[in-house]
Amino acid sequence: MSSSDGVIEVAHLSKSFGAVRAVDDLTFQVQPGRVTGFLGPNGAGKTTTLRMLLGLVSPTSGSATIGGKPYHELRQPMRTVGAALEAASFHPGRTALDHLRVYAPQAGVPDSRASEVLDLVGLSFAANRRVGGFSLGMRQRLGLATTLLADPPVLLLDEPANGLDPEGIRWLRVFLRSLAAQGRTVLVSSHVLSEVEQTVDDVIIIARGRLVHSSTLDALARLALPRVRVASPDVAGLDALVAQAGWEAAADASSPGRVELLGVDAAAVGAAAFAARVELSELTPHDPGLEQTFLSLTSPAQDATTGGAR
Ligand SMILES: Nc1ncnc2c1ncn2[C@@H]1O[C@H](COP(=O)(O)OP(=O)(O)OP(=O)(O)O)[C@@H](O)[C@H]1O
Repeated sequence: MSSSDGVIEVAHLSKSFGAVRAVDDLTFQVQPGRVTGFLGPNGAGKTTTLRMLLGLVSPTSGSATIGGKPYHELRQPMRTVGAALEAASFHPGRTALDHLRVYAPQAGVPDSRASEVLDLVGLSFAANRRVGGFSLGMRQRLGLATTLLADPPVLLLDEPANGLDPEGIRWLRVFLRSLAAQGRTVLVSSHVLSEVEQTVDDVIIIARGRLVHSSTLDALARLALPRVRVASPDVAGLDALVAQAGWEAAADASSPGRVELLGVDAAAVGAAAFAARVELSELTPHDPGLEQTFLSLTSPAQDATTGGAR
């Protein structure tokens, strides 16, 4: 395997459906060995992007490749990428095992692989039950089992946590992390950050078809740290205070006599300023939290691309 084999690359990808620009000049990369969250509100363009990666929808412009190739040029597609799109439909009269056996020849694997993958997703107990009677969570697991038939290095999962109960979500988290730990590329879409926040290493956030943020989860979490905005007429005094206390200032929000401090408590700043006899003209705490940060990144008011830090 070459190092680019599991890399997903989307470059200047756009798709219009009539007047609707579903995906708009989208560029990002997804790396192997990591779980990447593909996030955005309803209608942001996540499913359309995944469908373009899978060759189910043709781009208006730009490219979407897996291991350097568009889907239709992959020599063994099912051995390269496993995909579970949201609207996975199963023949209701088939048992779980039969469903997988139908796909086994396409995946180029023996029938015996069907029970192996059912076991992997914890669905062996329902192997001989008809899919028509499955809960949404059981369907999700069966969809996941289908993606794993040919043991592909790349997985594209559209809203895999949808319909899972808290125990199921916990199970999914451990399972996806183990797939990434085996060196696979795992791309998971969701419209809620909190659903995947404990699962993902990296985040790609889109809104209205455009990229609004791409970074590690840690870098996103830093944007969400509590902040205190501090201003003083005593510019030198404020600088000395910040330096002496060792507080970290947000690089993007500082100007002479004005600073935004990361991860500190407003009361502690007030006390230190008082002790150092530095007059303050502003002391405003702000604690956005991760979910709020996500919401403000994807809100219509916010259209600038941020991040890119790794
Ligand atoms: N086949 C289609 N024909 C017309 N419009 C479409 C089609 N597919 C998607 N769209 C539109 O493109 C936009 C993006 O839709 P998409 O399903 O990709 O978003 P999404 O991020 O996956 O949303 P959700 O979280 O609701 O699944 C929406 O405005 C949608 O109505």
